[in-house]
Amino acid sequence: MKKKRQLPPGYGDNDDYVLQRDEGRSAPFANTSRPALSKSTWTAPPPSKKKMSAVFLSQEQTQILRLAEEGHSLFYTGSAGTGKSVLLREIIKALRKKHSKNDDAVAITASTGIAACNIGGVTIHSFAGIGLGIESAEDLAQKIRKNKKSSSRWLRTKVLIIDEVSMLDGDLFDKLSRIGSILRKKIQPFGGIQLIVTGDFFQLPPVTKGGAETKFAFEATLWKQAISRTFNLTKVFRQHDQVR
Ligand SMILES: Nc1ncnc2c1ncn2[C@@H]1O[C@H](COP(=O)(O)OP(=O)(O)OP(=O)(O)O)[C@@H](O)[C@H]1O
Repeated sequence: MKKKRQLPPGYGDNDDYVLQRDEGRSAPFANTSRPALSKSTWTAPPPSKKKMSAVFLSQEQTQILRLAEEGHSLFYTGSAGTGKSVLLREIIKALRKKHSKNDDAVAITASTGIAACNIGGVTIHSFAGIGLGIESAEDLAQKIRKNKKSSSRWLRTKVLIIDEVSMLDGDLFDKLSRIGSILRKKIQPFGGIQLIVTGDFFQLPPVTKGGAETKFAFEATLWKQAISRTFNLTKVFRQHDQVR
C-alpha cells in the first residue's frame, strides 16, 4: 500500500521564521497554491573590477545561515528552485571558516553518491564507515572503533551536513545517531554533533529494501531530538526556462 506522505515534525513550531505549511505539496508541481515564480528575484550585479559576491541570500536563507553559524541543528526544505543548494554552499563556506582550525570539523555528506559529488562530499555511509550498515548500531560502532580513520572522523566532526535527506532511511538515521553517541560517549543524538540537514521530502523517497515499507528520516525515533529547528524555504528563484 502506498504510504501517505506527510510533513516532518516542527513545521510551524518555530516562530523565528515563517514556516509556511504548503498544503499543495502533496501534488508537486501541479498546484497553484505554491508561491509564484518571483519576478523580483535577483538581478546580476553590475560589472565591476572589484570581486563581488555572486549570491545575495534572501531573508529566509540568511536566517537559516545565521542559525547554522550559531551551532543549531536544523533541517531546511523547500520545493525545487527555492535555493536549497545555494544556501547549503554558503553554510558550508561559513562553517568551514568558523572551524578553520580543524580540517575535519565539517563533514559534508549526502544520501547518494551523485548528491554527494554535487556538494564535494561523500556518502553518509562512507563518512560513517558502516559499509552497507546492516548490523546493529553497537556492532557497527565496534567495527568503526577498529578503523582508525573512521573513528577519528567521528570524533573530530563538529558539524555533519546531510544533503538529499529524503533518500535516507529513517532506521539508518537512528542507527547513525546511536553510533555517534556510542563512539563520542555522549548521550545526545549523534553524540552531540551539530546537524545541518536538507532535502525535499516531496522529491525523492528512500530506496525500498526489496519492497519493504520505508521510513522517511523525519519518521526516525531520534529525528525530533536531533533536529531542533525546521524551515521551509518559500521563495522560488528558478525561472520557468532555467535548466537545473
Ligand atoms: N539568494 C539567491 N539569489 C539569487 N538566485 C538564487 C538565490 N538562491 C538560489 N538562487 C538561484 O535559484 C536557482 C535554484 O537554486 P538551487 O539550485 O539552490 O535550488 P534548489 O532548491 O536546490 O533546487 P532543487 O531542489 O531543484 O535542486 C539557481 O539558479 C540559483 O542560482
